Amino acid sequence: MNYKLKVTIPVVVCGGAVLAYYLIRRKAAAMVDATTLEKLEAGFSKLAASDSKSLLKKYLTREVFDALKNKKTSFGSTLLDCIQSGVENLDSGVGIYAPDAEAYVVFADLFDPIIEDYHNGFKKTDKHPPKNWGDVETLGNLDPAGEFVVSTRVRCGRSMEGYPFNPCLTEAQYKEMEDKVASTLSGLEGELKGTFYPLTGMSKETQQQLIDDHFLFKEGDRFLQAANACRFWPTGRGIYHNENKTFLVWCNEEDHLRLISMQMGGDLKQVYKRLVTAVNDIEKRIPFSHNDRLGFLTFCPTNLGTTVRASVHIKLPKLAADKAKLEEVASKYHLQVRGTRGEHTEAEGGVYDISNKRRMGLTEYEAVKEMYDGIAELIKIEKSL
Ligand SMILES: Nc1ncnc2c1ncn2[C@@H]1O[C@H](COP(=O)(O)OP(=O)(O)OP(=O)(O)O)[C@@H](O)[C@H]1O
Ligand SMILES: NC(=[NH2+])NCCC[C@H](N)C(=O)O
Repeated sequence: MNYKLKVTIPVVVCGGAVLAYYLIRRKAAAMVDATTLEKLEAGFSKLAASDSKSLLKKYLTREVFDALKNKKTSFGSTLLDCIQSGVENLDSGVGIYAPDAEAYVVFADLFDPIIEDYHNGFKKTDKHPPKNWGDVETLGNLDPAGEFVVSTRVRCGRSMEGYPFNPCLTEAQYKEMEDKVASTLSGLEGELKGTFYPLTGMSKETQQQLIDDHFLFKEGDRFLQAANACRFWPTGRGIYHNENKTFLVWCNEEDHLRLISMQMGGDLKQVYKRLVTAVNDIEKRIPFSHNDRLGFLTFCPTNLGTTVRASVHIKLPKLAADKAKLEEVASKYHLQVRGTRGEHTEAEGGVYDISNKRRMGLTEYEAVKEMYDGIAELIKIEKSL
């Protein structure tokens, strides 16, 4: 054997072994581990045997399950991370969250039909329109006489570029994000000027008062908990509000940011105008995650696109005498009915939270207008009864 061969063979063999080792490691990193697969199978069986009415159950067929069970995002998120909330909470309406933005692509076979069902036929080939707040001056007061509407609120969600969603965030990232949000918001002026209050260190009484007054998110949401979205709580969570509590920002609850404008009565124009001013300002200071097809990115697929939920707290005693009838009429106008304390709660004192249901495939203005027009119809019906 000549010298060249003698050297080349071990190098090739050794190089091959290194390559093989590297490929096996890559495969292992890309593969879903046995424990996760077992949990996935158990979850699938539990869901299949249940009478859950969730969109997750409706669209997680055996075929879709098998096609997705071995996939992972580059953050290491699996199908289990997406579906565990809906598996644990069989009373979910939707039952699925995206642990990171890439999940919307990797697990598209499941997300796409759910998105289409929830957002009134937004197909996988559809593209969400560009942001358009429209002409805010064209909205009015829904109930100038103050007979029906108790209060009005419009919120949107935003994710900060460069950070994954809750289940993938580290404690250090939570702190960093809270610092960024607090310092950015401290630059707001005029009507929006306010203070950031971290949840860490807030007294239980203050927290409960803010929740009871509908200003702050609740604690211990079982849907979010099961989705692994409440790690390191209360670290990184907090609320900013102006003096009158008409402009509020939630930090790191379900989404990185929730921007909220609200006030008593039915003056939607004023509420919406305030939100638009605030978002336009904050957007210049914090870069937000946006996708060409899905619009603004959020943790829950129900909030993608405009992320806008415009709601009223409203009393419609005649129409609501039959709750099923109220739901039926509301859904005719693409509206969603919730209880007084929000999602998954019951109405107290006849006060319902009624809002636009879909947030994708239409502009911000159209989403708000959907609520405006629908509520005007519901009030008309109530008056006629
Ligand atoms: N029009 C409104 N007037 C006063 N409070 C409202 C109004 N709409 C919603 N709220 C209050 O906002 C709080 C949050 O409600 P909820 O969690 O249902 O909705 P959200 O903040 O839009 O987020 P999500 O849809 O993710 O749950 C609750 O206290 C609820 O009562
Ligand atoms: N806050 C939300 N993302 N709401 C929509 C869905 C909430 C919950 N996961 C369910 O399916 O019922």
